[in-house]
Parts: sequence; C-alpha cells; structure tokens
Amino acid sequence: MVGKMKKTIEVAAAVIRRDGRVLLSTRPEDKPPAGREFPGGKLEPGETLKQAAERELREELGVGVVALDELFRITHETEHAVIRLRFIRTVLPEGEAVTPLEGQSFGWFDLKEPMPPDLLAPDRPVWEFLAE
Ligand SMILES: Nc1nc2c([nH]c(=O)n2[C@@H]2O[C@H](COP(=O)(O)OP(=O)(O)OP(=O)(O)O)[C@@H](O)[C@H]2O)c(=O)[nH]1
Repeated sequence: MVGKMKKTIEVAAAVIRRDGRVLLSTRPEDKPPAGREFPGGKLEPGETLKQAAERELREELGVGVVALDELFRITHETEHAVIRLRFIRTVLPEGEAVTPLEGQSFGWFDLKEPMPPDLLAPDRPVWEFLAE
C-alpha cells in the first residue's frame, strides 16, 4: 500500500562464542526465510533485549544463558517490515546441553573457516567482524 508506514520489529540475536567458534542454528522449516542465524527472536512487548534473548534461547534450544551487552545493531527492510537486529553477547554456561526444541539444527562454527553459505544475509557482516 502506497505511503503506509512499515512496522518496526526488534529482534534479539545471541552471539555465543566458545573456543573460537560461534553457535548458529537453522531456522525452523515452517518459519521462512530458510537459513542459518544467530539464535533468538522478536522482543515481546515490555521485554528488554536481555530478557528476550534469554527467553528465546530457553524456548528454542532449552538452555539457560546469560545475555550481557549489545554488540551491534543492523537494520534491514523486508517488503512488510523494518527489522532491527540487535546482537547481544551471551554466555552459555559450561555443561548446559543444547536441545533444539523447534525442529532446528544447531552447530558450532569455527570463525577461522569461511562463513557458512546459508548464513542469513543481514548476519554476514557480524560474522566478518567476529572473525577478525
Ligand atoms: N533470530 C534471528 N533472526 C534473524 C537473524 N537475522 C535475521 O535477519 N533475522 C530475522 O529476524 C526475524 C526474527 O524473527 P523470528 O521468526 O526468529 O522471531 P520469533 O522466534 O520471535 O518468531 P515468531 O514470533 O514468529 O514465532 C526474522 O525475520 C529473521 O529472518 C538472526 O541472526 N537471528
């Protein structure tokens, strides 16, 4: 519709690093776009960035994490919305078992290797930065 304001969606994306690797998950098949991403999701009303990251990781991967500080913000636009991605440095305590609960798969990706080809386009600058 011409002239209609797009809604802005805020998304918490957790950056979890361990031994030079970073945790990425695939998006559930029923939730396009397909691809690999930093685990997380949309902020709910009244929620802080940290609360959203911690809740999403509990829901998606069954883990208790501690979200720390915001590293980057990347805004990108789709046909319907402006998506503000907020990448937050997050700690996964030793011994927490990651269990995908929404049909995704996850993996630890070595930052010295080329970035995974299916990493979502808006996330690619974040990989570049982490790999430096
Ligand atoms: N979680 C996450 N979302 C990302 C990343 N990069 C990126 O472009 N996105 C986009 O941000 C949006 C996040 O929505 P989502 O579907 O994961 O959020 P959610 O779990 O709260 O979804 P729901 O409320 O539809 O169930 C999607 O459009 C997704 O494509 C990323 O690294 N992590």
